[in-house]
Amino acid sequence: MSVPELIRIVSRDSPMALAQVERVRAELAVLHPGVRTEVVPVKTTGDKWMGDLSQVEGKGAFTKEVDAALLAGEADLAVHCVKDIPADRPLPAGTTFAAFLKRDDIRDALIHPGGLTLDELPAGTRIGTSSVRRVAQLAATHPHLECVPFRGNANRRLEKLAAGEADALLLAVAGLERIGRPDVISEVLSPEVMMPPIGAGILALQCREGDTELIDAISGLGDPDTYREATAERMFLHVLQGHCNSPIAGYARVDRSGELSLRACVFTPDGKTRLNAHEWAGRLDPATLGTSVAVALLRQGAREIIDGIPH
Ligand SMILES: NCc1[nH]cc(CCC(=O)O)c1CC(=O)O
Repeated sequence: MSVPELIRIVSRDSPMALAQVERVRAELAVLHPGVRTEVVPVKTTGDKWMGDLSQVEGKGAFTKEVDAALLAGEADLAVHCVKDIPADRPLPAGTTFAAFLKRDDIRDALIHPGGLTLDELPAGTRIGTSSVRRVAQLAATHPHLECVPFRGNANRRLEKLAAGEADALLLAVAGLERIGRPDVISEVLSPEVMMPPIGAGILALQCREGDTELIDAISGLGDPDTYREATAERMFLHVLQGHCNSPIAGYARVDRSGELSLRACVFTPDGKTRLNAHEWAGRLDPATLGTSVAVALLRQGAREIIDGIPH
């Protein structure tokens, strides 16, 4: 197999995103010793705009500029958190997923400077999060806690926490591990307590469709189980046509026997209504499982909940 002499890797320029690129470079070096790689850092709208993301085209806010660099030929390979890639629309024309890396931890973590757990936090504790998914679930299970809008990359949020702008944070375990800060975690929340977002913990490698030499060269970085989980989850979100303000959560899992399942929820923003669905693929392919779970939630009224939220 021929390998491109140089692979330019484009990504957001946050510390977490650049740490993700270093993981890709390290895995590429093992797969193809001697391959030359360069980093093309870009600042995205989501990195620049600290207001409500629904005012700047939602989740595409973390991917648009990265995709543009790929399509303009300024880079050859884009690294995205699948969680940040809009699923209510196809990938930008002319690009494709070349691989999904082995999935990291999908759970959220509580960061409390005093080391308290979620259940130990006193009434009125200010939780810094702008995630409608996190706010809706906390409203349902811990209504005595107060969510305060909080934006910025993980490092910036930790700085703002230290500056007293909130009393605690919710952040992804995967993100904290990538920036080398698992030390700040006071509790890892089980998916039963805090259902993760679609695509949690998954890194996607995206290329130009015609770049077959590169696609072949990096396909070996892909993890088959993560591909099945990502495919089921993204189809689920696509069928629901969720958006950045949709309180949607869920995760697919390939168990030890190779069986694929998908568990998902849709909440009202106040957390008072929660629709649930959990199905196994059996002989179905991952995309069909994702579709089936989305239809199960639509039958329970998910459309009215999602469409009732401005975006
Ligand atoms: N744009 C925020 C973002 N995108 C992906 C992750 C976490 C890592 C992942 O799920 O891959 C995070 C940080 C967070 O939610 O705490």
